[in-house]
Amino acid sequence: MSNIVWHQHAIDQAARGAQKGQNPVLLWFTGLSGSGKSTLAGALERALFEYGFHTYLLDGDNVRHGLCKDLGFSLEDRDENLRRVGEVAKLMVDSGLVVLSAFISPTREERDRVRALFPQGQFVEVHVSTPLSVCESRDPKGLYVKARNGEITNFTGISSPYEVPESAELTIDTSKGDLVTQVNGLLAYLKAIEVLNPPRQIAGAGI
Ligand SMILES: Nc1ncnc2c1ncn2[C@@H]1O[C@H](COP(=O)(O)OS(=O)(=O)O)[C@@H](OP(=O)(O)O)[C@H]1O
Ligand SMILES: Nc1ncnc2c1ncn2[C@@H]1O[C@H](COP(=O)(O)OP(=O)(O)O)[C@@H](O)[C@H]1O
Repeated sequence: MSNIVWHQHAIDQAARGAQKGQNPVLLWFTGLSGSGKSTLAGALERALFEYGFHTYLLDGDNVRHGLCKDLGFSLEDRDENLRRVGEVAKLMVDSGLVVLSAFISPTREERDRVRALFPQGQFVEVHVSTPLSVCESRDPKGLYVKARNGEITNFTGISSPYEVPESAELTIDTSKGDLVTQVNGLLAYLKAIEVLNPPRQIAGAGI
């Protein structure tokens, strides 16, 4: 590493964001399998996209088909999965995007390591706090049944730990309320932290 020198480019993050009329940010959705991370992040991205934001959604299931296809679900592999995703998200934020990510990200240390890559305020942790009992009753992929049967080992919440965030910026339990209200709450938060820059009204968007 000692022979590698950081190259400062002429076009920086602020210039890339300004060109897109937004302040780049990373919205990090964390929670149990089946808690609603992908659904919430997907619905928020759709809303943001329709209102003209430049966005990208990184999703655990998808990233594990390519960038992280060599990794499993041991604690070491999850660490490496999230290290790579954090670095990719940083590059995307640097390119001026509003980035959303949906990963279980089960430990505080892993999430705080990603947070530390960003300046204060640019990493927004969204804890999707839907209780395990609800996630297990939803079981959209049949994974909880397999985990209970012992067909899947190291399954988060059953045979592998999930550490509840202690200082997430936002907490959403998808077993309460409806998706539209939850997305509007997220949009209101983005308005409050001035992601849209310069601020402007978009009819019907609540921002
Ligand atoms: N053992 C085990 N534990 C947890 N999850 C499992 C496991 N095996 C497969 N899956 C499926 O993988 C998805 C989670 O991948 P992530 O990359 O988000 O996990 S992690 O952040 O590295 O812990 C997760 O997707 P979501 O249900 O969308 O969370 C599962 O579908
Ligand atoms: N906001 C929500 N309100 C009600 N049910 C939801 C909501 N989000 C997700 N669900 C239900 O939970 C299931 C799992 O959601 P998903 O987004 O795939 O979770 P995750 O990405 O955390 O595994 C979905 O199939 C859907 O039935």
